[in-house]
Amino acid sequence: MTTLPLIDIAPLYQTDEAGHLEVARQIDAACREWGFFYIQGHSISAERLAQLSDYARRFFGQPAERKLAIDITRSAHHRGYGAVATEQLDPNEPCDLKETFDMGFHMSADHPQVLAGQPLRGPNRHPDLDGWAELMETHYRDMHELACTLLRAVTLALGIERDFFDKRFVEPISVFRMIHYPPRSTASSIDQKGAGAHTDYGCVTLLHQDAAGGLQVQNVRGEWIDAPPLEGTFVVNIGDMMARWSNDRYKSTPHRVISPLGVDRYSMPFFAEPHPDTLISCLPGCHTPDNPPKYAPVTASDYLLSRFADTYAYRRAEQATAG
Ligand SMILES: O=C(O)CCC(=O)C(=O)O
Ligand SMILES: [Fe+2]
Repeated sequence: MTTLPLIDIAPLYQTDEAGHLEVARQIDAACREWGFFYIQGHSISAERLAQLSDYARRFFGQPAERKLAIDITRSAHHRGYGAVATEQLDPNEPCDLKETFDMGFHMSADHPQVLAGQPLRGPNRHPDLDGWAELMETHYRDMHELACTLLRAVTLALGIERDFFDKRFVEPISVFRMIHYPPRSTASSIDQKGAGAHTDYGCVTLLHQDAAGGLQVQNVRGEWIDAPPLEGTFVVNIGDMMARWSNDRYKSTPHRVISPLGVDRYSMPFFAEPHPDTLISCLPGCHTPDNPPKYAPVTASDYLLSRFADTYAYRRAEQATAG
């Protein structure tokens, strides 16, 4: 059991407008109160998720040198494999006890934006596993569609044009990530977090977690509550860009992962983030004279790059050299 809301989004796939409005109302309430909720009735099949889990085990189960063939710290546009200790989500804690695979919107090496050296643009770097690239590219598109379906409901709640986010999520900088959390089993790792306390950077995150458990969410009283695995659901949470866009009407809530003892944990977040040039500035219905905009407008790519630099030691060093 959990106290986080569980929302059935199946009506968003029907034409009945009242159904859309009711789901929008529930999403709005969950985003204001928690910034976190579960969804069921979505479009991603159990078969797909099982297939992805199988590939995740195969990929992370390989020897380090195979995985490091696509080392993310050697990627200018942030794609590939991140070994344990690449990331430090909470600067006051040791590095996160996890390894990752990151992919994004694929742009070939000869695409004008890639040739122009635009940040975060470039080809995906897939491991050399049969069927992997096709599965991941298909899943990325399907997760993008799911995010757009949810964001369309959000427009109803916020009273903005229905295609507001569709227009801005063209050629997005969304990231699909696979994560493996090794068990906290040795004395040296007993207090190490799988993922330190953090908020997500993007608009909205859709997370599939396996049955191991360990995700925790901070409530308004600052207490950590469990967000346990619920079969067939995604955990959805608001990220900082959406908090900025909505002038904090929607909360970007701190969360963390306590790796289970003795078992591996696998999770797959999709971080939905718009086109890099999108200006994130306070939405029309989200400010009044008594509640003026709290955040200066910023482009999605500038915002994301500044947050990456805080999280990845290797990118901090790069920025210092470049700057
Ligand atoms: O693995 C999880 O359950 C959560 C991961 C997470 O919060 C993140 O990668 O931002
Ligand atoms: Fe997160």
